Amino acid sequence: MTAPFVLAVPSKGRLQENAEAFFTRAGLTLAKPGGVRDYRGTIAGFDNVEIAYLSASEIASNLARGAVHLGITGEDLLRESIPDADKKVALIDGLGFGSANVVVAVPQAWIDVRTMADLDDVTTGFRAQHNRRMRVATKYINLTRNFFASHGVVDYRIVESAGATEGAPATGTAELIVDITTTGATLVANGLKVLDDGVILRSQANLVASRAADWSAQSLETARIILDHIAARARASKYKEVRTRFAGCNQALLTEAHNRFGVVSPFGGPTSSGMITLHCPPAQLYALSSFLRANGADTVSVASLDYVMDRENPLFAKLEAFLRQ
Ligand SMILES: Nc1ncnc2c1ncn2[C@@H]1O[C@H](COP(=O)(O)OP(=O)(O)OP(=O)(O)O)[C@@H](O)[C@H]1O
Ligand SMILES: O=P(O)(O)OC[C@H]1O[C@H](OP(=O)(O)OP(=O)(O)O)[C@H](O)[C@@H]1O
Ligand SMILES: [Mg+2]
Repeated sequence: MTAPFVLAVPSKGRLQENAEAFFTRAGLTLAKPGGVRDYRGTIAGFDNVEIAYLSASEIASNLARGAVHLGITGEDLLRESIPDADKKVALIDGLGFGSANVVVAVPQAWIDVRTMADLDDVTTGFRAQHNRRMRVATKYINLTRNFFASHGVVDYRIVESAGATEGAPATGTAELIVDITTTGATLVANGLKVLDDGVILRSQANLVASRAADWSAQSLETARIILDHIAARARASKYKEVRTRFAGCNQALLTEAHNRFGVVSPFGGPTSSGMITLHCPPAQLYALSSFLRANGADTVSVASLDYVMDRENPLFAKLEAFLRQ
C-alpha cells in the first residue's frame, strides 16, 4: 500500500472548532473512526487520506519536518518556530479565523514610551542606570529578536515565558512583554499597552503546505482534489448569484455593472431574450439590483452559492508553484 496523504487538523484550543467547520463547509467530512478520543481520522470518500489531530504548535513543527502534507495552524507559530519559513512551508490561504496580533507591550504607567524608538531610549538608559538589561517576557523568542533588531533595540534580554506572560511585569519577572492578543482585554487587565509601532505580526489561521513532505504523484493528486473543494467553496462565498431577464440587457450594461459593482458573468453575455446570470459581491447586491431595475428589469432574484467549480484552481496553482521553486 502507498504512503497515506496526511492532513493535520488542530485537536484543541481556539482553532479546533473553526478548522472542523471550515472543512465541513468545503464539503469535506472529517470522521474519527475510533471515537472522539482518537487522534487519527479520515475524510469520507478519500481512501488514502489520514487526518492527524495535533496541537497548533505541533502542526507547525510537523509541517517543517515534512511529517504532514497539509495542515491548519497560526502564522505566528510558523514564523516563530521555522527558520526561513517561506522556504519550508507555503501559506496557501488565510482562513479568516484565529486572528491575533503578536505585539510589544509595556506598562501603561510608562507614559513617555509610545514607540519602539522610545523603547530603545529607555532600554539604553535602564542598562546604564541599573547595570543590567531590561527583560522581555515572551514565548516568541525569534520573532522578538528579529523585530527588536530591525528597530535597533539591543539592550534587552529575553526571559522565556510559557504562560501567563502578561503577568510578568506585575510580578517583577520582566519589564515588558511580547505576546499574542486578540481583544486586548488581557493586556488591559494587566495594566499594559501596545506600542504604536509595536505590532510584530498580524496572524491568522492558514492552510499550509509542507515542502519536505513526500510529494508523490498520488499525494499531489490528493492535494489537488482537497484544494479543489476548498477553492470551490471560497469562490462561492465571495459572490451571490443574481438572475434576471429584460429586453434591454446587453453587453454594454454588463460592462458598466462589472466596472461599478465588481460583477462577473461566468456564463457569458445575455441570451437573445436578455436572460443573464451574474455573480455579485454581497455588499453590492442592492446597488446592482437597483441598477438593473432602473435599466428595465422587472424582477431580480438573488441566491446564495454553495460551490463554484472553476477550471482554474488558484490554491493548487500556488502549491505547484511553491514545490517547483
Ligand atoms: N487570543 C489569542 N491568543 C492566543 N492565540 C490565539 C488567539 N487568537 C488566535 N490564536 C491562534 O491560536 C493559536 C493556538 O492557540 P491556542 O491557545 O488556541 O492553542 P493551544 O491549544 O493553547 O496551543 P498550544 O498548546 O500549542 O499552546 C495561536 O498560536 C494563534 O495562532
Ligand atoms: O487579547 P485577548 O483577547 O485578551 O487574548 C489574549 C490572551 O489569549 C491567549 O491565552 P490563552 O487563552 O490561549 O491561554 P494560554 O496562554 O494558556 O494558551 C494569549 O496568550 C493571551 O493571554
Ligand atoms: Mg494558548
